[in-house]
Amino acid sequence: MAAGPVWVAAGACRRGKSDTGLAGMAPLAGAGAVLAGAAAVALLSAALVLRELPLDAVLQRAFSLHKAHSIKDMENTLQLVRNIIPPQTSKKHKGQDGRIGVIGGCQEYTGAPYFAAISALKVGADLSHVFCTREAAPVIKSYSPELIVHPVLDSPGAVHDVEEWLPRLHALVVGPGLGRDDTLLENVKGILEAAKARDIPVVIDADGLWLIAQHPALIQGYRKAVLTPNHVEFSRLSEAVLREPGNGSDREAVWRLSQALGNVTVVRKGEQDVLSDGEQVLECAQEGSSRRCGGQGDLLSGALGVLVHWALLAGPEKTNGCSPLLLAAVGACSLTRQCSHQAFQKHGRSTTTTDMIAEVGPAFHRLFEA
Ligand SMILES: NC(=O)C1=CN([C@@H]2O[C@H](COP(=O)(O)OP(=O)(O)OC[C@H]3O[C@@H](n4cnc5c(N)ncnc54)[C@H](O)[C@@H]3O)[C@@H](O)[C@H]2O)[C@@H](O)CC1
Ligand SMILES: Nc1ncnc2c1ncn2[C@@H]1O[C@H](COP(=O)(O)OP(=O)(O)OP(=O)(O)O)[C@@H](O)[C@H]1O
Ligand SMILES: [Mg+2]
Repeated sequence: MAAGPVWVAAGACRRGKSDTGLAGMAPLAGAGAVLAGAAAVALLSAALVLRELPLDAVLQRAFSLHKAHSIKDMENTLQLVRNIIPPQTSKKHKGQDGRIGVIGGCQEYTGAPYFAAISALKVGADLSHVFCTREAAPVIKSYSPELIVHPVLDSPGAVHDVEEWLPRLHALVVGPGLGRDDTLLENVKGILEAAKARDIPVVIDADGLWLIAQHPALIQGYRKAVLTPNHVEFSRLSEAVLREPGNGSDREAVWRLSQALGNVTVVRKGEQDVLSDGEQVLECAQEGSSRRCGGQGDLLSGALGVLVHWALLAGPEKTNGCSPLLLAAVGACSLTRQCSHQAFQKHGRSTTTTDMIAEVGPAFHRLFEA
């Protein structure tokens, strides 16, 4: 079995170690950035640390060093996520900042694909498509003219119909509101194969994860896949892949699942989000809210679709050697929790995901642009 996980401070993504044995990071530029970083630290808190040590030693060391390094690491995390955000210029054409496809939407669930698709647009994608069932399409279309909705997911030629669009898409978000109908799941299998054949990054969430739990080989070793399980979905995946219940709150469990899937990136959502690519383990403890309404994971998956595209586009010089998918996931997790935090401050117990989506712009600015 491979050596234990490398526990990486959220801001210390680079592989390799500084003299303290902690992964180092590119210093911030200038006082302004330090101030911004300090302000951002108030927003971002993440756990840290790491090097190649036995797990218990790493954990023990992490918490002893936590205070000393966390501020620096936080600043670096923020800077890394900022690095991957494409500048807005008059030189770009429509679509260049992202064309995202959401695969999901059925009779029971029409909100989830809407939440994911509109969140992608709100984060900064130029075009957002939803590929859903025929009967879900008019419902989702009625939610927003911003979305391009294709009523094809239950058609006889569903795979072909979606495949025709793949050359024009930068990333797929598979699963929000998909449901568990066998025919739909069979179609999604074909869509995933077609996406992999074109090296398109895929975020897999919700009932897409139900499919993966049945057929892990679908994404085995596909390092452009990110899974975003909640507590229940994590247990299902862990049971299916590792034959163990998978204590979702155990960071090693996330690392082990990622390893077992061939370094697919795993984001286990929860009180703290735990993220791993099978080599590094990151944690996002960005302050969110105590509101647990449905749809927040859909917001995360849509945001993640855009950030994955941007991170891959940015290249290693911008990501400082950190896994682009891990970095995108830190950004999406932080953003989702910040939206929840801001919306809860305004709406309290009555907060809905719609309220959170309204906060994407201000939260994004606060975290990544201020
Ligand atoms: N408005 C909508 O259209 C929504 C549709 N959704 C879709 O609904 C489908 C099923 O998603 P679910 O998340 O309900 O299904 P899951 O199978 O993931 O969860 C089943 C149930 O487990 C429970 N659960 C969740 N987190 C838990 C935790 N931390 N500890 C203990 N129990 C927990 C919840 O009651 C949940 O309904 C997905 O396709 C999803 O995208 C959801 O995203 C919510 C919003
Ligand atoms: N106990 C918690 N405290 C704070 N934030 C949490 C907690 N549990 C989950 N979150 C956050 O809520 C968001 C959604 O996580 P959740 O586990 O609800 O996903 P989900 O069940 O897939 O949501 P959805 O209803 O969209 O399917 C994530 O940003 C996650 O970090
Ligand atoms: Mg979900």
